[in-house]
Amino acid sequence: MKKNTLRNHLLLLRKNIPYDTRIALTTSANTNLIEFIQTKIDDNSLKNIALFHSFRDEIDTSLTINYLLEKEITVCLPIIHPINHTHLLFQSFDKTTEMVKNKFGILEPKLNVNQIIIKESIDLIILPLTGYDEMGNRLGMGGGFYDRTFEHYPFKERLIGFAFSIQKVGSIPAEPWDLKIARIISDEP
Ligand SMILES: Nc1nc2c(c(=O)[nH]1)N(C=O)[C@@H](CNc1ccc(C(=O)N[C@@H](CCC(=O)O)C(=O)O)cc1)CN2
Ligand SMILES: Nc1ncnc2c1ncn2[C@@H]1O[C@H](COP(=O)(O)OP(=O)(O)OP(=O)(O)O)[C@@H](O)[C@H]1O
Repeated sequence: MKKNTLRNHLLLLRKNIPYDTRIALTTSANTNLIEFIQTKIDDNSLKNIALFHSFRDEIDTSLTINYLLEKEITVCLPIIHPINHTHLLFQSFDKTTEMVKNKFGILEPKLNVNQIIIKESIDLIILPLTGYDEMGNRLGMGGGFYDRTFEHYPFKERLIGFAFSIQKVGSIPAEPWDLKIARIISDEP
């Protein structure tokens, strides 16, 4: 199946999750993500974690974001690079951060150079996705933002996908530039 066809199919599948099921799956997935993060906190190696501010029918990350803020771990959110428009920057976020809509209508922290966190200093990067497979291939929104931003990233083991398990497919047609994720966290145990 072509990438765009597969993406549209998976977006529709995600959109059609009934409300009650969505709540249950979101709770399980966030619990799994928090447990995963806890195993890393125990060895004291976590300071900065990048998440994403969910939009449309993406799995809601706010339970995990709130947990991290309570634990005083720095939450970093992606912003579309103000100069290099095809790349992402990451900026710290808390309850006081002023948010603005980017060109896709996704809320992102208002640019503040003092709050930019360089990607090499981020200990875990939680990526949004529309589809994934067991080989670690990821299908995003089609913008190539994560692909480009992490193309030469030396710490690929820090890249973790976060999604509903219904977004899993047998295989994602991978192209040369596609970024692989080290693992996926979903509602499945
Ligand atoms: N929550 C969240 N934030 C994120 C991402 C994401 O996937 N999720 N991104 C991950 O990279 C970046 C934004 N990437 C995006 C790429 C395309 C579309 C989008 O809606 N595209 C249109 C079609 C393209 C167009 O506008 O011409 C569409 O699907 O209707 C949205 C976000 C940065 N922030
Ligand atoms: N490293 C790169 N260098 C140049 N172009 C790239 C690179 N990565 C991706 N692209 C371009 O970006 C476009 C979108 O790629 P793709 O459909 O794989 O995005 P995606 O992984 O779904 O999106 P995202 O990472 O934003 O969630 C492709 O047309 C591709 O040409």
